[in-house]
Amino acid sequence: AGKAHRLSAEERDQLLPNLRAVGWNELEGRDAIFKQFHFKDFNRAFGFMTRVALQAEKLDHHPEWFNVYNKVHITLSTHECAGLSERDINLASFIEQVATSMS
Ligand SMILES: C[C@H](O)[C@H](O)[C@H]1CNC2=NC(N)=NC(=O)C2=N1
Repeated sequence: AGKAHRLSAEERDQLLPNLRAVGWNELEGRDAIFKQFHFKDFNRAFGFMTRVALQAEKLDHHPEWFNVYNKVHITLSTHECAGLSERDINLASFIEQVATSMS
């Protein structure tokens, strides 16, 4: 994997609408995206987190997240470039696939 770069305005215009459409939003005051997930119970939430964690380790790109019972709040950003990169878009897409398959 090459060095991560912050997405340009053009790349954002191209990549973010799809994620916005499924509930990801840009944070204010920080170049990152955020989404809240709700599952039926803790088992579903933690199963989801387990699958995301294994993929995150494989990609060497990790979420910032917060879990209480059936809720999982996720923030994605790239430390290496101090902002949003393609890695965040890729991880968000994977997270969507897992979430869809769990609900
Ligand atoms: C050393 C290691 O490869 C880096 O710290 C990786 C690990 N996971 C990461 N996760 C995220 N979200 N951003 C990074 O820049 C990042 N860098």
